[in-house]
Amino acid sequence: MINQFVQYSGQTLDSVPLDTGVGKSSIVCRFVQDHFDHNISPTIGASFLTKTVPCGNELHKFLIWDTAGQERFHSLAPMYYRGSAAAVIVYDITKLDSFQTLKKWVKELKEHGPEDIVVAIAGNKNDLGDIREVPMKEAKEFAESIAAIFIETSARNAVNVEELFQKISKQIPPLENAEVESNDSFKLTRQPSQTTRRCC
Ligand SMILES: Nc1nc2c(ncn2[C@@H]2O[C@H](COP(=O)(O)OP(=O)(O)OP(=O)(O)O)[C@@H](O)[C@H]2O)c(=O)[nH]1
Repeated sequence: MINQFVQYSGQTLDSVPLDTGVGKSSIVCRFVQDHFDHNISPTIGASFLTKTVPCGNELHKFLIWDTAGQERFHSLAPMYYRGSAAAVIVYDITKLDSFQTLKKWVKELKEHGPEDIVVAIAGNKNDLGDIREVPMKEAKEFAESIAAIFIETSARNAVNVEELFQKISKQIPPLENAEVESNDSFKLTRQPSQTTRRCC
């Protein structure tokens, strides 16, 4: 059995501070390839990656859109989250601004995203705890207030990245009508046309 998941990961909205570099692509790279690149380039448009992981007697297939954090790409975001089962919203624990931006994303998803979308909040760069600006307690309480998954991660040190996706897969029901023909196949219901691959 295969479950299909589409993840969306994003930052940056109009009228909020620009927040690229929180580590969205690094989290995806760590998850898909178990690799970390100190000199990773900013995402242009979006990247699409997949990973299938065993989960008990099942195989869970993640279809991941890694979207750009730069403001000029914000208008593309709905193309990705509208067809998604889950959204991973990443902030940088060393940047309070990025946590404020996250709240704007939550608002946008509630207003314009799929009704039943699973929201996961990832506080990345927790290897930099000595320069932390966002207390874990505050972020956790916010996540609880919106019934979101919460976890702190370090893409650099491979901390809690697998766990993040495991938590998500547990919350997404199987796609009963999925058009799955074999363990290697998958189908997206919505595929945005503007895609740029990088990393992984
Ligand atoms: N210390 C530390 N640095 C990280 C971590 N994750 C990412 N970085 C660094 O943060 C920078 C930005 O990482 P990206 O993964 O490109 O961030 P992004 O959110 O995808 O950025 P955009 O593509 O511009 O939206 C890079 O220099 C990474 O090496 C982490 O867990 N710890």
